[in-house]
Amino acid sequence: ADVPRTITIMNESGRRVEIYWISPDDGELVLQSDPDILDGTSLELNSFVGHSFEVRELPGKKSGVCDGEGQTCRVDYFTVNPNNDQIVFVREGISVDHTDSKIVANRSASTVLDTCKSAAVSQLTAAGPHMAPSIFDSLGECIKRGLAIEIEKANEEIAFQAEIRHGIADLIENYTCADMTLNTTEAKRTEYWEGRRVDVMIDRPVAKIHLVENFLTQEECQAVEERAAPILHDATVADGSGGQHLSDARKAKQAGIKVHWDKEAEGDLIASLSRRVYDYVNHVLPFNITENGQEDLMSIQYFGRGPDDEKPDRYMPHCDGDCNGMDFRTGQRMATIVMYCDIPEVGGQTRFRNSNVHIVPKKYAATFFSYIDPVTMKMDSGFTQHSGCPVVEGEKKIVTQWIRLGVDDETPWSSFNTLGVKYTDAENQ
Ligand SMILES: O=C(O)CCC(=O)C(=O)O
Ligand SMILES: [Fe+2]
Repeated sequence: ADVPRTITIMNESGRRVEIYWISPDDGELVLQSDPDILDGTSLELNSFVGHSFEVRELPGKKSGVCDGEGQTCRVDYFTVNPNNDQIVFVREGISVDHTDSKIVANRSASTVLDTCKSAAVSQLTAAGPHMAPSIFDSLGECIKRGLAIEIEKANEEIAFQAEIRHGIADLIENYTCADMTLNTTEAKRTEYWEGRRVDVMIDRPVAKIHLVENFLTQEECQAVEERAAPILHDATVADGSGGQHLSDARKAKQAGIKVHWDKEAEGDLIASLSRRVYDYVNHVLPFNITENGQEDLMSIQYFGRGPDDEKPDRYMPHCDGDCNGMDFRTGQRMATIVMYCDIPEVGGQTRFRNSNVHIVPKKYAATFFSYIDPVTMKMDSGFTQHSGCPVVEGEKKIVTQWIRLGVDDETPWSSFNTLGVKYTDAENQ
């Protein structure tokens, strides 16, 4: 598939230039720059990895000719590579200098290395070879310090960008929830799991978001709803000291559904649904999760009371487990599956505002997300923060499974402190 890249073209040539895309089929040149790129200006080009371009000098307005040999117009070429932050400088003489994130990183590493190396060489010359061991030590220290400064600069920039992005996400939350023309985000990639279509929305080591079609059946939804009906109650929020209280952050009804594993063999609908949940988790994550010690399934139901309702049923932005970018703590949540049984007429989208992933619920589909890097065991830093948008019209009924790592029959989920674990169910403890 075509991998898109945006390329910045900076004209520093002292001449006016134009850019042509070179068609790989017949070499035909297709003009990309209109108007021409004046000296000292730039152009953003939306292209794809592997596409090639020609940079062409334009004749002077007054002279009517180019500056090349025999007044020919000089050209140079570049091809889009897979790296990020590609900048094509058009230098004097129409020679192209193509830089990207890798080249820039290499250059700053080389600068550090060169500085440290020349210091070491002059020390060695002054002090003589018997000092080599200690000079090597200080060379190592010098490189370490230099690279640490570069990494810190990059991290500071990332943190700054994240802060801005989170601010924007917060600001537009209500608009995006209210925008009924906003469709489900387009998938980065589509896969299949046991015959079901899986749209991969975000695929980072530490944060994954999948939309799985036909994850459960109408019969399974009905089985959950029947069990939920007599025990449905107001949802509560963990208060951080082991207690539960009502909160505007989460307005909905819920009921914990225990799975009768002893009936799995005879085809119990809820047990087979729950088994599918763990199968999917194990399909994505390398943890061999079992049902032992896990939280119950949770039926969550939102009721729409029309557009004039000032406190509609909703689930304000939150993370299901830790999302502070820190180390995973044993027994905590690290993945979630939200399964959609009943779809509201208006509202109720699942929104991952920091990832710009918007999901309009689809009957019997499921949103899977994980928030742990299985290699580093670090937690997500906010990409999987999500909300259930206000339900305005109709009913939204979902089944959620929060999945923990490090629980078993002896140390079930309830034996781990609920500090930082939001939105569980007091009735179930
Ligand atoms: O209602 C939704 O779409 C989101 C539900 C949710 O955040 C959860 O169950 O943890
Ligand atoms: Fe959640």
